[in-house]
Amino acid sequence: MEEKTVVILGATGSIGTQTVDVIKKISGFKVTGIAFGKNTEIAKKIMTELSVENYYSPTELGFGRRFTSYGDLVAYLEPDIVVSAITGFEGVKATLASIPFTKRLALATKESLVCAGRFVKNLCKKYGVELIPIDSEHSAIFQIIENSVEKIVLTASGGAVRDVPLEKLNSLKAEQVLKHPTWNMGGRITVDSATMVNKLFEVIEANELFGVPFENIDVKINPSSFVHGLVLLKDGTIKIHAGKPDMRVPIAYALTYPERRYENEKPRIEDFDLRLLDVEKERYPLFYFGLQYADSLEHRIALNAADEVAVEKFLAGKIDFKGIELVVKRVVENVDKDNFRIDNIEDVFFLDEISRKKALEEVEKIANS
Ligand SMILES: NC(=O)C1=CN([C@@H]2O[C@H](COP(=O)(O)OP(=O)(O)OC[C@H]3O[C@@H](n4cnc5c(N)ncnc54)[C@H](OP(=O)(O)O)[C@@H]3O)[C@@H](O)[C@H]2O)C=CC1
Ligand SMILES: CC(=O)[C@@H](O)[C@H](O)COP(=O)(O)O
Ligand SMILES: [Mn+2]
Repeated sequence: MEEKTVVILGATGSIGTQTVDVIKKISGFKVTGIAFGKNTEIAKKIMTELSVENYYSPTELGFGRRFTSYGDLVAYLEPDIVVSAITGFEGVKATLASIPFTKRLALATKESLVCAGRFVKNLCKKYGVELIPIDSEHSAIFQIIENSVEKIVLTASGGAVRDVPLEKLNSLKAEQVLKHPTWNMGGRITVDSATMVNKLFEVIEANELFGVPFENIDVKINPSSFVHGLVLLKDGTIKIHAGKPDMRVPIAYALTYPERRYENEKPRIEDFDLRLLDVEKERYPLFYFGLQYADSLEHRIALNAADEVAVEKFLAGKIDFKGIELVVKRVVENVDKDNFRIDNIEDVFFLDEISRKKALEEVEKIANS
């Protein structure tokens, strides 16, 4: 069987390195290029171990062939698969730049669908590119969905704050919020799991991927993250996708689909935790705040930008946990949808930029108050 070529965008991150793990374990895939940021040691290790010549990074490695952009790297290599796993709006840019030059987009960067869903889908349609989700809940729904859907349920762990007394939430610091109860992930998404902005993004991602109306997308907390998603059909059938939380499984599925070739340890059915709990309004205000704007692309772009800036400043110790909520709400409520509509991708980039500037101003006000 001919090997499928793969470019990993974000190769040095949590998803990227687990993609490398998977490709080492299952035959039939050859990594021909990677993109990364500043983790040169991890990049060098990957390129040496997998004999990868080509890379894009803002950082010079001193060996291999460096390309000047994501687009140039992917256009030159024309891989069968692009694994898109760069965080934040940078990941949106990388995703959009890569689509015209590949056959399958294995998408982890959910910000792409939050900030540019219709543009990503139009590009995939124009170039005949398969869009396969890596995000664990969306991989789950992708594997079990069929016609006659009544509703879908995405699960959440509740993040690091799920058991913290409400009165202690606001003053939480980074090290406490980074202790995710069930997954080991990058910084931003781990904080987003604690505020449940991640789950807000995932509701939007599910709407973009599967076309299920927002009112038919529920979210429940499954404390063990065993249950990844459920589909309720019109005949009353409930289909559940579950398994031990391990991102290598959805990554492998996005690579091998429609086959299932990855093998993993088998959990004991008795260990399954099937509890589905409600999402507390008081504990996760940003989740409910953001849901109001889920169908407004302008507000989604501003929310992602504000959250990205606020989380970065929270992790740097400049604002406390409550500060994230304040920054996001002030920026999003400032969006003037009547006078600014997204017509093209340049508008997306522009709104992201001005939203970041506003978020930085709000961070300064909060930090100095
Ligand atoms: N981790 C997980 O389990 C899951 C992640 N996702 C999504 O996947 C994406 C990646 O998440 P995760 O792997 O956790 O993130 P990480 O922070 O672990 O990794 C981010 C990757 O992006 C690279 N990167 C960051 N900025 C730049 C830049 N300016 N130019 C080039 N590369 C850059 C980093 O490079 P470097 O480190 O070298 O600077 C790194 O390789 C996110 O959108 C997240 O929401 C979705 C579901 C689960
Ligand atoms: C592993 C994965 O898919 C993450 O998006 C995960 O869902 C984050 O954890 P939460 O469910 O707590 O947001
Ligand atoms: Mn997820």
